[in-house]
This record gives sequence, C-alpha cells and structure tokens, in this order.
Amino acid sequence: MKILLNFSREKYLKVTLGAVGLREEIEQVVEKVYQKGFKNIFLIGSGGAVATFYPFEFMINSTSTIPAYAEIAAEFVLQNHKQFTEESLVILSSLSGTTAETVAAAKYCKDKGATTIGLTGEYNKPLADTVDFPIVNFAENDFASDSNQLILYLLTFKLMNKNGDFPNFEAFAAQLADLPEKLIKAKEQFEAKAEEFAVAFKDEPYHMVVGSGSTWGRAYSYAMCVLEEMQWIKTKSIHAAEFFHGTLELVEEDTSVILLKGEDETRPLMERVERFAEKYTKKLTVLDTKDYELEGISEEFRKYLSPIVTSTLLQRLSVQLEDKRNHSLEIRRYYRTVAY
Ligand SMILES: N[C@@H]1[C@@H](O)[C@H](O)[C@@H](COP(=O)(O)O)O[C@@H]1O
Repeated sequence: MKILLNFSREKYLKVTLGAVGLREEIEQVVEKVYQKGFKNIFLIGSGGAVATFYPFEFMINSTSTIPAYAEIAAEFVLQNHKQFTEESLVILSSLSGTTAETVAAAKYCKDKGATTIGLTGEYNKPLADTVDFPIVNFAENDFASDSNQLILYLLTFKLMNKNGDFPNFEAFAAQLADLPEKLIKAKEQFEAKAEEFAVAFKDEPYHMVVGSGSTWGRAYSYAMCVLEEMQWIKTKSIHAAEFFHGTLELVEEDTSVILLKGEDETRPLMERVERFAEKYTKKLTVLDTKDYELEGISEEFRKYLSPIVTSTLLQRLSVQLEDKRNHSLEIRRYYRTVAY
C-alpha cells in the first residue's frame, strides 16, 4: 500500500462505502417514483453540483430514451423551461444543503408539483427539508464528488433499468460496491504523476482544461471549483470539440493544456486536441482513464466510469497543488465570505 499525501484511506472508504451502501434505499425511491410516473428527468444544482450532473445527463441521453436536462439552479427558476412539468422527476444536489439557489429551485419544483429527490450531506438542512426524497451521505468537500457520483450511478442507472434501457444494472451495481478500493489503487498509481505536475506547474499562471462527453463536466468543475476557487489560478475549461472554434489560437509552446481523456464514444474528439497540442505546446498533460486497470470492472461499464475515475485522480492533483503551492484548498476571498 502506497502512502498518499494528506489522504485518509479510512475516511475515503467511509464516505464512498456510505454512498454505495445506500443502494437499497435508492432502489426504494426509484420504485416510488415509478409508481407515480414521470416523463423526463431534470438534474439541478449550482457550481460543482451541477457540473457533477453533466456526465449523467450525457450518459442518460446516450443510454436511455428518458429525456434528461442538467440545469443551473438560478437560471432554471427564471427560464420557464417548457419541458418541465408536474410530470418531471427532479434530482437536485447540494452537499451543504444550504446553497440558496439550489434550495430555491427545489421549492420552485415542489410548488409546480414535480417529484423531487435531493442528494445532500445532511438531514435537517433546507434541501433535505424541502424535497420529497432526501438521499443523504455525509461527505466533506474533498470526497463529495466521488460520493455524489456513486449515488448517481445507482439512482440514474436504476431509473434507466426500470425503463428497459440498461438491462445489466445488477452486475453494474455489484461492481460499484467494490469500486472504492479500485479508485484508491488508481490514486496510488497516479500519485507520482500528480506530484510531478504540481512541482513543475506550481507557478503556472494559466491552464486550459479540456474534456468531452462524460468528462466535460469534470473539466468544467476542475477549472472553476478547484483551480480558480481553491487555488486562484486563471483557468479556462474547454469542450474538446469547441477547442477548434477559437481557443486554439491561444496555444503557444509554453501554454499548459490539460486533457481529461475518458473512454466514451467522444474519445476521438479528445484525440484530435491531443494531436494538435502535441505539436504546439511543450506543456501538455494527459489524464487518461484507460491507463487505470480497475480490475474486475467489465469492459462494457468502463465508459460510464470515466467521470468518477477522472475526479478521483484530479483530487490527488488538488492535494499536491495545495502542498507545492502552499495554498490551502480551504481559503476563500469571497465565496460564502462576503455578501454578493
Ligand atoms: N464553487 C462552489 C462549489 O465548490 C460547490 O460545489 C457548489 C455547490 O455547493 P453545494 O453542493 O453545497 O450546493 O457551490 C459553489 O458553486
């Protein structure tokens, strides 16, 4: 077993096994939701929470006939979305349970008569108190995204399974139960590379983070919620396909480009950026989920796991950057600090 910087194996397993341990409860919620019936799924949150939904929106829309829409809470309540009705199923997420925009969206959805599920870290907080079905797993910022994704795999893939779109749910759920240990192995394998990156890039003034398909949301949130919010480094998240429609003009030989390569159908989009970046910058970093064995995970499920493998690796990068840059992941100048 390798020692990882500032990492508690016990704490990680407590959070992630807590998430997969919710399977029975989640399946009961799915039964109840199907009894009432629904026509589409809305996935609503703010910041990192809505970013975590983006891969699931992508996966639902490419696996199932249930229409799925990931929406930013504050915009959703203003938009008057015409696909949203009392026959919508809404899944909201807020770790703190207190993000005002997300709580307001939950109330909006309830008032319209839609069915609401809330993923959150604690009971007796506004989100859990508002939704029809709170699904609660305690986590702190560091492991929240792994926890949320594990819950979302169980929830959304069971919903698709009931809809007749994902017949192998049983095997998938069984493999998810063992995933946390494999994610730790992936972290261990990545650690030296994470440290090397942090040493080499600690004073880098700007990064481009590129993703596509089920890693696009991870690119969006890593840029905004970690490199910008927690490390105060200027960063642009770019979708691999969009990269060729503008951002490429800024690539010079010393521009840091970070690629989050996953294993879904959109991988060729990432390969195209990789071929370009190899030619024009010396500072290319590639995180590729394919490099991680995840022993015992069926080939057919690997593409779905790209976002959680990516986020579990990126979490190591955050810890290494915090250390080498001497900039705590906890400090904020403005976020939840001043009024805005
Ligand atoms: N920048 C922060 C994110 O770091 C956080 O993930 C998000 C949601 O927080 P919560 O899950 O508590 O609603 O809020 C903000 O957007």
